[in-house]
Amino acid sequence: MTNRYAIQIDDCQFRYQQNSDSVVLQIAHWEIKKGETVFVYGPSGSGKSTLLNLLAGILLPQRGTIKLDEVILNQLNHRKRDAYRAQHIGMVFQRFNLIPYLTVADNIKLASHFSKQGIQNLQQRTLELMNALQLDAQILKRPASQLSVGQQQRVAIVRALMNQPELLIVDEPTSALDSDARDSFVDLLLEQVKAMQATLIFVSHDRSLAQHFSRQLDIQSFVVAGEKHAV
Ligand SMILES: Nc1ncnc2c1ncn2[C@@H]1O[C@H](COP(=O)(O)OP(=O)(O)OP(=O)(O)O)[C@@H](O)[C@H]1O
Repeated sequence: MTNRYAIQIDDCQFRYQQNSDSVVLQIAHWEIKKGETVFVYGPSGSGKSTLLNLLAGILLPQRGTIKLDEVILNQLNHRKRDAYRAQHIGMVFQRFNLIPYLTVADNIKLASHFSKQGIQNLQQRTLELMNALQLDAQILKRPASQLSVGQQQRVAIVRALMNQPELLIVDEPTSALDSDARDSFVDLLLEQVKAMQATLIFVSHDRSLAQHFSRQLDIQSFVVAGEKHAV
């Protein structure tokens, strides 16, 4: 029987320095079903990006398990974790998603470069996704640095979706957009996630976006009682 969960975290503890007393995240149990869309919120410095990096296998917990579908990510070696990430996870960060001097087309091609099989029908898929995210195909030839912030963020989503990831991790991509642009960005993103039956973990400070998602997570429920973070 296939696993119905995209994410299962158990007894997990993370601190940045091995010997430090300061536990950033403590997660007794958290599970997310496949196809859920999760809105993660919490004050600055409360551990949202840390959670995303743990889910991507970029950071490793000192204790516990982070299981994605059938795989315990933190028990894979470095090379296997990198390969797993390239093949199963799409990521969009707050900034620095695109290489500014490369064209949009070349930035998107990078996704296939990191994938094991390469992407079949690269060109067709690029155009379909660009169309779905309301990007004009004309911009494919332009360097990424010449796009608006909103266009760059949508290109970053196109690139993250190229490999048809089961899990999409998105960190505060809308902060530079006005509220109408934010809503339409999130709508377009959610349409694509649904079409691919992917699971989405989306971090934002903007609580007004939360209504679009199937589930919300207050990251402070993962913060050890008594730990204080700057707001
Ligand atoms: N590389 C690091 N080394 C040591 N401590 C770190 C490191 N990165 C983050 N921290 C600390 O871990 C805590 C959680 O940081 P994190 O970046 O996950 O917060 P966040 O909720 O994503 O914040 P923001 O909303 O401002 O992006 C903070 O106290 C931060 O200072």
